[in-house]
Amino acid sequence: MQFTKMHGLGNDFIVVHGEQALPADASALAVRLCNRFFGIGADGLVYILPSDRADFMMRIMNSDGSEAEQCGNAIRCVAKYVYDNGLTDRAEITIETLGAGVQPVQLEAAEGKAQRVRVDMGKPILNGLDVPTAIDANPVIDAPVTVDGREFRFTAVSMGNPHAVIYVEDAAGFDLAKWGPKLETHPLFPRKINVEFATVNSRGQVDMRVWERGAGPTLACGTGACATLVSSVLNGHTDRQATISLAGGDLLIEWDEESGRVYMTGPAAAVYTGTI
Ligand SMILES: N[C@H](CCC[C@H](N)C(=O)O)C(=O)O
Repeated sequence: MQFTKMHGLGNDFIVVHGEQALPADASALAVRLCNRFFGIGADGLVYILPSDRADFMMRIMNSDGSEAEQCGNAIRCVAKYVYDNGLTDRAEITIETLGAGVQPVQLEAAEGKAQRVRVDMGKPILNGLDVPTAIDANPVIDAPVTVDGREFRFTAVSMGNPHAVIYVEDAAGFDLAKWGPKLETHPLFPRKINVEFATVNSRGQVDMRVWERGAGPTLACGTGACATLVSSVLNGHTDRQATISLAGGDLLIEWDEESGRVYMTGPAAAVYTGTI
């Protein structure tokens, strides 16, 4: 099997193109290939497939074998892959995902290689039961969740995949390993959840660290950055456009007031190609 190792701000993926549909063993393959000691090593396994609604279809398996509805860093990698490998000659394409439907994507290219990618991530889903959470409210803002006797307050946002955004004093120093897994699997979240820990530094900049559903601590999370911006607007912390600073780097996120759609702009990189 041919693959390309790619990443968006260090959130890394094994990208496979050429299948006509998701292989039946994609989940088991993701677990085996994403293993950082016995496999290639990655946060996820990404398939580029045909679509009858868009130029391409993206499906993504987390490293634990679960399929995610959407992935911001991966969709930028897919856009870069199809442009750099000549599968399209257009700088404006569409990519379909399970969680957000047909997504317009704009590529900024230089010397035939895509450098930065701007993605229409669609409209956030804010109704608690649709994120999903077990809370019947719309939106779910500053809601309590307690794990091991410690209460956190979260805002729930779906970008096609579920997120809980929690504001803390020092996101960069937060103990993700201690609290992330417990929150990810809390009974309040029927399909588990991605957990973002955020520190607002200004109305235009937020530090964020993430414990991802099905992947654990990653260096960046595109949908998580979108959820953090939406949550920060809902909580009155930031303007509708802000830089979300992750361990792996910065993403520019905008929640357009007129359309209600969220736009994410950031880099994508290819590291090597291989055969396994
Ligand atoms: N672990 C996530 C999928 C990957 C999302 C993240 N890597 C991104 O860039 O959006 C989930 O199960 O919803």
